[in-house]
Amino acid sequence: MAETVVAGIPTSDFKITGTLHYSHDESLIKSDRDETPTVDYSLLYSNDLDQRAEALQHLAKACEDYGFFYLINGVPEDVVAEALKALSDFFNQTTLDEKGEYKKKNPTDRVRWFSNYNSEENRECLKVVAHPQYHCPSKPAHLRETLGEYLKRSHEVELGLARALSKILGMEETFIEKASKLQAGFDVTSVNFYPPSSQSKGPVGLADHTDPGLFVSLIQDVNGGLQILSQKGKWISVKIPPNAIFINFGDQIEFLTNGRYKSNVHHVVLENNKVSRISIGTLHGPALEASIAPDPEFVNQSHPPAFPGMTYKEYLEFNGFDEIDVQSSITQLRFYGLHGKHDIQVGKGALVPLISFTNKGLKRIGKDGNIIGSTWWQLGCLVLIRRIDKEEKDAIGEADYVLQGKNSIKGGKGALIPLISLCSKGLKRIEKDGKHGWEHMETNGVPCACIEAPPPVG
Ligand SMILES: O=C(O)CCC(=O)C(=O)O
Ligand SMILES: [Fe+2]
Repeated sequence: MAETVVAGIPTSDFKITGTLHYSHDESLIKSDRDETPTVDYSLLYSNDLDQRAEALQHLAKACEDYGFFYLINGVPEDVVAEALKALSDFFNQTTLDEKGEYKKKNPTDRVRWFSNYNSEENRECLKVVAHPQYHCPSKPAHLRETLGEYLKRSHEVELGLARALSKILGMEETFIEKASKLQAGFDVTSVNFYPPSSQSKGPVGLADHTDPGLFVSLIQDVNGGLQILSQKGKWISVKIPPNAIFINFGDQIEFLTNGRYKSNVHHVVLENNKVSRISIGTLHGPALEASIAPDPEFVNQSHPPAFPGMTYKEYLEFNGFDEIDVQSSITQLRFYGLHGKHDIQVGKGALVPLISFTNKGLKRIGKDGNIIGSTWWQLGCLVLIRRIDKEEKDAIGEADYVLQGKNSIKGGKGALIPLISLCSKGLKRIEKDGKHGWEHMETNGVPCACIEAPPPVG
C-alpha cells in the first residue's frame, strides 16, 4: 500500500500520514473468483425459528466479512424484468430532445438525465427520487407503473433488511428504522446505460466510488462490468444470479455502526462488454433531516467516534453537489483523518485543520470577544488555523487565530459554520454579551464537531 500524504500542508509543522481507503496495490486488483455470498431473504422471515436464526447468522457473516451480497427471493423476477424492459425502452425509444428535458436545471429537480462519454466515465444516466415521493419521466407510458412496482417491492425489502440488520447488530429490530427515520427515507434510483466497449471513449464506465445511503439494491439486464473492492483488497466481479438483486452497503451504515460495517468501493469497467448494459441502483437513504452519527453502542475507548454526526441532507451537499446527485463524501472524511485510520501528528505551532460542511465560513474573534473578520472557504477544503504567537499578535494586533489554506478560499455571505477539528484542540462556539465567536476547546484527541450556527453578523 502506498503512503498518501496530504498535499498542500507544510509538513514541518503538521503532517497527516496514513493510507487512503482507495489506494491499493495494482497486484491486488484482479480476482476472477466470485466469492460474493448469497442471502435468502425469505429465510430471514421463515416461520421455522431455527431456519430463521441460521439465516440471520449467515447474513451477519456476509455483512461482517463482505458488506455486499446477492439477495434471492426478495423482489420477484418478473417485476425486475419488467422494470428493466421499461427502462431499456426509455433509453432506446425516447429522443435525445425528450431526454434532454430532464437535464439539470435546478437543485430541487426530482428527475434528472445526463450523458457522459469521456476518459473517466461512459454512461447515460437517469436519476429519479423514488421515496418518500416517487418521481418518473412521463415517457414511455408504461415506465411509471413498472418502475413504480419494482421500487415499491424493493422498498419493502429495504425495510425487511433494515430490521434483520438491526437484529444481527444486537439491537432492537427497529434500531435502523428509528435512527434513520426510514418512513421518510430518501431513496434515489440511478438508472445507468453503458454502451458496448466499441462505442465508449475508454474502458471506464463509472470510476471508483462508494454510495451514500444505508445500502444500495442493484439489478441489471446483463452481467458485465460492475466490480467491487472486497475488504481483503480484491476486486470482485459482480455476477448477479437469476432471481437475485445485489446489495451493497452505503456510507450511512458505516457511520451509524462506527465503521463496523463498511461502505464498499466499486466501479464499472467496459473493456469486455460486447453489448450495452443497463443497471438500476437504488440508494436507500435515511430521511434527509435524520442526523446520522456513530451510535453509542458502537463507540468505546478502542473505537472512538470515527465520523461526525450530520444530517443526510448535509452529507449529500458536502461536496457541493445536491441531493439528487447523491455523491459520496466519505473520501473527504476519511482523507482528513476522521475515519480513524490515519495517524494524525500535530507538530509544534498548534495547527488545527478544519473542514467546513457548508460553503460558509469562520468568524474570527478578537480578545474582547468581538468579531473582527471572517473568511469563507469551499466545501470540504482543508483550512489550517494557526494560533498566532505573541510577536505576531503584536504585529497584526487583532486576531487570536490566523487562517491559512492553499485550497481556494472563497468570499461569500452567511455565517453557518459547522466545523470539525482533527486534533486535540478545537474551537467552541461561544456567546458573550450577545456576541458570537469561537474559543479553543480541548477534545482529548477525539474529533469534535461544532455544528452550531451563529447568526449572520454585520
Ligand atoms: O452500473 C453499475 O453496475 C453500478 C452503478 C453504480 O455504482 C451507481 O450508480 O452508483
Ligand atoms: Fe455506486
